Amino acid sequence: MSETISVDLKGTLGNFTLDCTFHAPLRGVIALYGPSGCGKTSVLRGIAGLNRLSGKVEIGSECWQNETGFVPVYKRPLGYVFQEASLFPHLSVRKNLTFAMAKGENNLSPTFDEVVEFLNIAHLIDRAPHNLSGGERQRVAIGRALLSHPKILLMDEPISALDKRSRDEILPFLIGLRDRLSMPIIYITHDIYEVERLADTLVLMDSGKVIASGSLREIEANPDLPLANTREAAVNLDGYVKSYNEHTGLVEVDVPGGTFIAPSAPLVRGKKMRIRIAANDVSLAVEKPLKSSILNVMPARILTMREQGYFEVLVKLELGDNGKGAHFLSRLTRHSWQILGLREGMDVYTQIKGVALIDQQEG
Ligand SMILES: Nc1ncnc2c1ncn2[C@@H]1O[C@H](COP(=O)(O)OP(=O)(O)OP(=O)(O)O)[C@@H](O)[C@H]1O
Repeated sequence: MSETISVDLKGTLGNFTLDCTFHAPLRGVIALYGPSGCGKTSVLRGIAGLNRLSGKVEIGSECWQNETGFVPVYKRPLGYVFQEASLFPHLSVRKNLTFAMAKGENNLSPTFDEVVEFLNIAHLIDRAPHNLSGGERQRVAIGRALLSHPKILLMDEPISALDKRSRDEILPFLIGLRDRLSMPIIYITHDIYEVERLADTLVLMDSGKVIASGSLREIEANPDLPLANTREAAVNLDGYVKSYNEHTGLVEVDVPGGTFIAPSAPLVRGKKMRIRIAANDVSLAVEKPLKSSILNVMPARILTMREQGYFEVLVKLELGDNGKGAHFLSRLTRHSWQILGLREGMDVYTQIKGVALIDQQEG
């Protein structure tokens, strides 16, 4: 069975031209990310069959449309979650959920009780939608989408209309959907914070086109893409807890090519964690710094350098010395690059001033 999603959709909407092609593994969160008006919603609606665009949509072994056929929206096994939860106002939470329940089972889909427990909505079950907070309404909307036994969830900025507190409350549920329920999700956002927490695959869009797609870490570490050219440029690496030291309060997290150390609450060995390394927090040294308060000092190789304006350079690095390590970025002054005699292919030491740990549900 094919484990990929292939999208190749073309069309015009008013004056807007869409020409969107990407392929991605059919697992985890595939984030469609790009500025407002670049065509994200149009693509998602095209995948659902809500917008009739020409081209191909294949979800694993199922073909939803191609040159010769078009499966109508109601026959596509998908759950759609909109920016604003669209619940039936006259029905209780329970009835909103049961209304959507599909007959039969598919092995990805959780049961009613599992959905209620997972989304922590048991205490809301007899309420009317207008008595719920925005975050609670959105959790019910996600529950409703899950109970239709979808093969995939399509989410259009599901938390962007919520306040920060509700957003932070709902993000762990979305991480849980991805990790605990193994439900593939195509997720639209224009917020890099959500991308960093949720995405496994990133599809970058601009002006109706896909400008790059691939794993989150590959796309973030590519100095030629627009993400790397922002002040917030960072790379998120997935790793596992190697050890936790309760005397120092420090956790060690293994990623390909190295082990990062960071202060943390206690964590169990083997837990999946994501590590965020901001380009601005990575400095380089040609010799191993012997005494430093910086916890993470690691060997790495310079892969490429790109000039950024006149005074700065962006350096792509590979962690470790076996050629198989994770890639990440460092932003330096051009002055430092020159004075240290740095060059592509050179082995250096990286000093990483701070790493952020992003909790992942699994493990
Ligand atoms: N039915 C339509 N008729 C005419 N123009 C449309 C239609 N649907 C979308 N558009 C236009 O297509 C462009 C892309 O819109 P779309 O909603 O897909 O972008 P988006 O990236 O999802 O934006 P946002 O992040 O602001 O929601 C916009 O210029 C929009 O005005």
